[in-house]
Amino acid sequence: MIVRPDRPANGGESVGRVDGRVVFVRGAIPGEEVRVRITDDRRESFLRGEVVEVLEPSMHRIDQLCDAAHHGAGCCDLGFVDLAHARDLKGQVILDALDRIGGFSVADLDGVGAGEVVSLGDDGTHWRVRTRLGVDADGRAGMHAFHGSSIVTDHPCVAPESGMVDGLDGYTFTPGADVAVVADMAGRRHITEIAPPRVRARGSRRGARGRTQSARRGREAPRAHRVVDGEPVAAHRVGDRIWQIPVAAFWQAHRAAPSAYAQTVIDLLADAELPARPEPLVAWDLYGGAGVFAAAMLDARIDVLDALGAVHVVESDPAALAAAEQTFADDDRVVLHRGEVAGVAAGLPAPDVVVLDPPRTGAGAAVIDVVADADPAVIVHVGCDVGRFARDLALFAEHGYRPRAIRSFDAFPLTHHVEAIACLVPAHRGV
Ligand SMILES: C[S@@+](CC[C@H](N)C(=O)[O-])C[C@H]1O[C@@H](n2cnc3c(N)ncnc32)[C@H](O)[C@@H]1O
Repeated sequence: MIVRPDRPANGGESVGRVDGRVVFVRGAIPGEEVRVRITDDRRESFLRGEVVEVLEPSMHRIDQLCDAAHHGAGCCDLGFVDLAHARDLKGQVILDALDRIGGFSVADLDGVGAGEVVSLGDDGTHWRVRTRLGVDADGRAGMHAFHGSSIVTDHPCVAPESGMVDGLDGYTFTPGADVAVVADMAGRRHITEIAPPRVRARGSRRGARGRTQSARRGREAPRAHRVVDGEPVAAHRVGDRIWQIPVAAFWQAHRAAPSAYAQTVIDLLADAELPARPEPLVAWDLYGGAGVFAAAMLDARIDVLDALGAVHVVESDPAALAAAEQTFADDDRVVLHRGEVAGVAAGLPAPDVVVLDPPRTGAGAAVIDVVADADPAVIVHVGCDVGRFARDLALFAEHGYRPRAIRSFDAFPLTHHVEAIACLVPAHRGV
């Protein structure tokens, strides 16, 4: 069918209407006229499709910059849109999510800065210092295809730092494994193979639900790691501190992201008004990873944090906490807690400041109830999924916390992903 989408959707598609029916189109830019092949018509209310021909191109359309995406990989899904326009589209997606999912009105967001997405200083290519590849049946590493489970080899993605994925075809990996590739702060490459997830016997008598649970447990079970090149840990610098992060553990993908986010957290806190109290301040760094935000708060030279006495870092990954332990070995103001945020946070000393940086799934109601019940004077919420970010902000709003500032970063250029950081303050305190 022929469609002229008129707005961007969260997830990189563009949205149009044909005969009153909504159509999500992959590979189109709002405003273009495109011929679309329908790929999913299972629902009454909307269709999904992908562009097979551009009939009237947007002035923002460029040749796909990523060879892997050009050959079907799911990586750089907006690599055919000029960078500045892609940022505008992501800004629109954020505003749209805050309206539709978050329930925030234009007046709520006046002066908050929600729709502006800032570049992290790259040209869209070679910004990534950490990447995960899949391995095909012949033991060759490559990007996962957008459709199906195949692996796109011979066509590298344009996001990894220059040289980071060169020569990988000289290695034979274990079919079905993941391969973590990292460029450390000195540009050295480290490769760790993560063994394939354990697959349990098919055809069990436990029914579909039992099989789904069993498959999930297989995916979540610990997987063996094998160092293929370099070291098992890679050094990354933020400010004056250096972290030794396991190659297969979490670290922000964009070279400039940890410093930019840490600085943003501090800038947002610098404007906060904390009620004066005699005891030292308490901060929580939830989903803290190796403690980058904890360090930023401790190292910040801002009046608001002058009296910071303790930062409680809560994190479930022991590898990230081991890195944090090394970094904060001589600093007894940092208290590390291993466990799930929902369970651990309720037992922590009452905070003045909470920073939370959940994974893509968002924080959710249980965690937000705990945070809001602890009554911090300021919350900084970091989100890497626009929809979940908007939903979490709505949950905070139910507890009386309103966004005072939102900063967004093009931390995953050429893709639809975007990072947003909100500063929330309690309307119930009249701040
Ligand atoms: C987006 S990362 C943020 C890490 C850190 N703030 C940083 O910037 O490096 C989310 C972190 O939350 C951890 N995590 C995920 N679910 C968790 C949970 N339920 N409880 C505690 N930590 C969790 C992950 O291991 C990961 O380190």
